[in-house]
Amino acid sequence: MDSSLQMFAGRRISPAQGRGRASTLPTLTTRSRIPSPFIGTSSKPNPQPMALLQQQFETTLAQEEEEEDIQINTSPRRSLNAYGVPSRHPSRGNSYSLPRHVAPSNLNDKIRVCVRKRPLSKKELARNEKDIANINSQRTLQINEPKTKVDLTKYVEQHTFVFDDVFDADANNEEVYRRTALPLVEYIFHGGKATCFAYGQTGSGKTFTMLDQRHGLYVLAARDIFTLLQEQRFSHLSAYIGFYEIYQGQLYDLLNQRKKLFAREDGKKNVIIAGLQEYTIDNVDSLLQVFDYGNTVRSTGSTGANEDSSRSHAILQIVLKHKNNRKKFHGKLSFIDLAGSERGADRGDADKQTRMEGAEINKSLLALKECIRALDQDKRHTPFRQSKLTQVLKDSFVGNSRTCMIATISPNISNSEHTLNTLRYADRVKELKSERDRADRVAAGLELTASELQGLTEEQIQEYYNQAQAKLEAERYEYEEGFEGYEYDDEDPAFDDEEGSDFLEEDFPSDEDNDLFDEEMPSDGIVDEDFISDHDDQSANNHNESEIARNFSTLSVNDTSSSLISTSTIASHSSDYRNSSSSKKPSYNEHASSSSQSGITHADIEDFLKRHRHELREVSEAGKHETKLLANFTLSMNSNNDMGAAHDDTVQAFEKYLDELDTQLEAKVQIISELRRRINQLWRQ
Ligand SMILES: Nc1ncnc2c1ncn2[C@@H]1O[C@H](COP(=O)(O)OP(=O)(O)OP(=O)(O)O)[C@@H](O)[C@H]1O
Repeated sequence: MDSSLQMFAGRRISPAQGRGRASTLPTLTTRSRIPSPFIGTSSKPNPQPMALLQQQFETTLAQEEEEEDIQINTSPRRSLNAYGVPSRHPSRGNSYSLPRHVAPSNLNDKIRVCVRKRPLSKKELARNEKDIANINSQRTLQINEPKTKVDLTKYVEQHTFVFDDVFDADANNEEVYRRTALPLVEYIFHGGKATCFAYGQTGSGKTFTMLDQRHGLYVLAARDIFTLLQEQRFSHLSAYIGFYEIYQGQLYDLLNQRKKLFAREDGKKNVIIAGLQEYTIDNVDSLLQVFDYGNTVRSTGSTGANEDSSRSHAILQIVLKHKNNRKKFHGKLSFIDLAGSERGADRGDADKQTRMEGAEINKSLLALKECIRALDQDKRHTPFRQSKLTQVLKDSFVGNSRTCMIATISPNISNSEHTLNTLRYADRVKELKSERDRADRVAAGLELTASELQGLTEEQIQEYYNQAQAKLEAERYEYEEGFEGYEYDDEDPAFDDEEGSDFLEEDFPSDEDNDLFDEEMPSDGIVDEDFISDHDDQSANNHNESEIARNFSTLSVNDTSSSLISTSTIASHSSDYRNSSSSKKPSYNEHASSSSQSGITHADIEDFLKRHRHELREVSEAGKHETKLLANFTLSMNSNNDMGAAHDDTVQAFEKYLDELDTQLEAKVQIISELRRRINQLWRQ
């Protein structure tokens, strides 16, 4: 690694040096060489380092009772969601404690998940609101959620989380920057693409962290980028700044009068924001001017629809390009101020427009999570096309890329539900990140065996893993050192017609699509708990209907939790059904005669029919998407219709078409497989 960049690299190797402990760590030698800088992660799960630590420390519960008359709930059970359904991960919502000291995380991880707590606001202080978020260490925090039992006894449920970094209310943006965006700055000079985004409810500090006009992370990053660009070795590069927003699935240029933009992918898989006005900037003052201008446009958009900035995602991108060839792209850093993560309904907005905005935001945030998770698991299919947000960020997630997520939280009691939702979202992202890290170590022969783990303290284990990660990272750098930059085809004639042949536009082409949000369930195969609860709020009069939707959604949530259902799961469901049907599927008469003993009630049948009706609607929505997909592709074929070999862009479009088709089919198969599972269950009753 370049020594002059080392100053930016932060602390890589373990902090245990100098603590005077005799080292009993296994020697850190690679048992087999890593085949490529980005290693597959298909290995079988072993005990996770963090899970192991959790187990070790389960017994060292440190209860901090805030009020004498409040009982602490310490029963080690899974927490329940709003519907009384246990959360999917026992590590969340638990009441056992985690270590107060966890060794610092690796700043060079491919995906980092950090949390930042803001201070109580003046209003909250005036209302005498309690701070329920305790930062226990550099990496752990605990939320003390006030609860009331049925008998009105009050108690506190403790939720403990571990992240790569946790920043307390008194941490300033410089501190946050050093452990979040700074490693990304270093990385883009090595030719990588990086994304730093803030996620959290409205008012939790996303903009303050990311896009504050004086000391937001983008300003601090730009300062370092401009300093590095003045060095001789980077004199061939310039920084190009673009600023745009995603509102209701459309891109608008904030530096060019909210001109509508289109996201495209060139032949080399770079995402091009066609028409985006980019400014060559080499100092922070100019950047601030440009950014101020963009912000004004954002808050007073000509459509008048976007008065509330938190209803859109704002993206500031800094692209390093070669001075003598603007098409030669070196690295890209995107800062994203995501729209507020809470539901539209919670803001007291009930009109259709606001609900659609909320649904769109939910959809994009879910898609973002799904993509990060799919990437972490090296899934064959990454669902980038499920939202405009993930479409435009696609090239920041694949290949040589890094991502840092900063979950921002409000510390006051009245926001505890949102805070927990934010932390659970972040936890899901992080959970898979640690699986990936472990898989990388396994592939490199650096994972500790069970016998090696025995007798080590948690600090020693963490120290070993930090060193292992640093070693892996060093190997990745070796690979990237010779990087010359990418050439990208922003003038590809295939994309000349801005409005016409934009294949990425299919997801949000018309109002018709937005109407899909009025349906009971999202039609894209993703089930959004918030979305469902929104709906449930509305259909409170029809208890049965919402109950059924809820039950169905719970099932679907479980199925989709680790991304789209895998073919092997589907196959096993199908064969389950076939086996059971061929071996001993009772005849109608048999069934009728035994129905009194079968346990099937009238309510079961009604329940089944309602769910089936719902599933049919879902399948038919997927069918509509398919039809539109086919029509779009056919149109694009007609404009390129010679009889010889297909043009590259046609083949590329065809591949995209297949990719999207695959997504729709997977959604349908998932629904059908669930239906079959229930039929099977009924036969067995
Ligand atoms: N870490 C912090 N320290 C001090 N003040 C903060 C901090 N974080 C946020 N604030 C203040 O809290 C308020 C809300 O923050 P901010 O506007 O960044 O929230 P947001 O999450 O971006 O909201 P929205 O989604 O509505 O845009 C602002 O007044 C901001 O200055």
